[in-house]
Amino acid sequence: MSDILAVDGISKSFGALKAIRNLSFSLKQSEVLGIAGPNGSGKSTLFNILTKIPFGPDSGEIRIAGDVVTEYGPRQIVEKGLVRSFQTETDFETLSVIENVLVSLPDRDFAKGEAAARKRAMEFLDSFDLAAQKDRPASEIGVYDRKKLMIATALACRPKILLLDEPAAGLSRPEVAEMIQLIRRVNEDGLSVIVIEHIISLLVSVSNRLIVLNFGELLAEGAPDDVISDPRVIEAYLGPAAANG
Ligand SMILES: Nc1ncnc2c1ncn2[C@@H]1O[C@H](COP(=O)(O)OP(=O)(O)OP(=O)(O)O)[C@@H](O)[C@H]1O
Repeated sequence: MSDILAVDGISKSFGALKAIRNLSFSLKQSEVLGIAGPNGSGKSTLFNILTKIPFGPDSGEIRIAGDVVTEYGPRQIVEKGLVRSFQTETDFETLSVIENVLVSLPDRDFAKGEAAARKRAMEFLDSFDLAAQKDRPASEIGVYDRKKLMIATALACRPKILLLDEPAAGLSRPEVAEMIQLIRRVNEDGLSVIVIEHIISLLVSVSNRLIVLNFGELLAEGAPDDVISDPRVIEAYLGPAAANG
């Protein structure tokens, strides 16, 4: 399988803090790549760098489907097919649920008029069981529904690569189980996915491969079961005593 995304030796500093250090990894077409790592290890910074919101890397190279996109701006990155969801709800609170999807649809969906675009938006809402709430302000729907709305709006951009930043944060246990099914479903049609998550059971359930960051560096990479039992990973999360015990 070919690489849809290749990250080659990227670094990012904030003053003296090296948030990402010489990081390289790749994402294959149709793959789900999980990213774990303790708080502050650089996971969200990595997504910021990839989407260029609000900054790119200080050094290193990023390629999407073989094309170098390191100097691209945020809009060009979306046009290239890389779209993210955020850790906290970042839908437009005052807009209705359907309006949130409408503002994410590409211009081509409006070529046949507003009615056709609304029909398209409803298809996205239907597939996430949000159709019944289409006219409610986004701020008034439940936490899990807002997470689903964020993913629906990301998919409305028709990505080739979907970045999910802690999609299960704040969800109940049954909702986490549903989110696992939902991630599997969006990947079924061949969409490549990178998911950051602290809930390791979710990462193990959905990921083909797992990487762990620590202090901005790649600490471990491989099959999820192997990575979570790696003593270096256990030490990074729980300290040296846990790794030795
Ligand atoms: N815009 C910024 N300015 C200064 N420092 C930043 C900025 N963004 C992130 N950092 C710092 O970079 C480091 C990595 O942060 P980041 O948010 O990427 O970690 P994370 O792995 O996503 O953490 P968490 O799991 O808590 O979300 C942290 O020390 C953080 O304080």
